Amino acid sequence: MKLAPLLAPSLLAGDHAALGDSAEVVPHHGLSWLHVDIMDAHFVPNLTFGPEVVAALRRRSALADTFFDTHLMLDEPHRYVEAFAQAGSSLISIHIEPSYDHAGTLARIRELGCQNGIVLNPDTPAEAVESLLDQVDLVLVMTVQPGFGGQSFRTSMMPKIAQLDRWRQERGLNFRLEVDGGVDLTTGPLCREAGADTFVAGTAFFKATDRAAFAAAVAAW
Ligand SMILES: O=C(CO)[C@H](O)[C@H](O)COP(=O)(O)O
Repeated sequence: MKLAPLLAPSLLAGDHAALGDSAEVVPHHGLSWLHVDIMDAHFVPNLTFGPEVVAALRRRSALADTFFDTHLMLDEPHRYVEAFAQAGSSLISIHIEPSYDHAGTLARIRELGCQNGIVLNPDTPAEAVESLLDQVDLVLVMTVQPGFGGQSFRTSMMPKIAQLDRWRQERGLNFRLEVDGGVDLTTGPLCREAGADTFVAGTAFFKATDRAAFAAAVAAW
């Protein structure tokens, strides 16, 4: 069964001097997911938010029901999953590329009461996460090299998305298949066609002249 399309606006493209107000745009538009990018200046060449920021957002009453989709771009994510779970993350996704106990960390995220996700950089093949697919709630395919918003979408990621979707169907799995990076009204439908159901959009959503129209368009994919 094909999951309904879900839009997850990326806070990275919001106003960093008013993060709470930017995050509240999500429930304001009737959306449920907020994508929060956590960068450590090691795994990616940029720095963003720590768990205190996530906790402060979570304390906002308007965000009480918002699903915090927390993407850890960290060299040592296993050291931080407790902190982000305690901060109020709903889902914590970790990258496959660094060396640590991936399966153990995914299991720990669930023990902490969160959903878990595994993430692949553009150069990482689908096979790298194949053995973990029955242990995850979400697979995130990066459609840009992670680190910065506003980059050009990589169409070359479509076969990888299609392969993950094929395995999902063949094995009767029900993880969400998310894409992130350069997703807009032109590139998003290509991802949908390939099998994605969850769409992170930073620039295309926050800089849209009509955010409601953007959200409505994604809901119709
Ligand atoms: O993970 C990310 C960057 O590493 C961001 O979520 C992504 O870049 C979204 O931004 P945009 O939609 O502007 O490409």
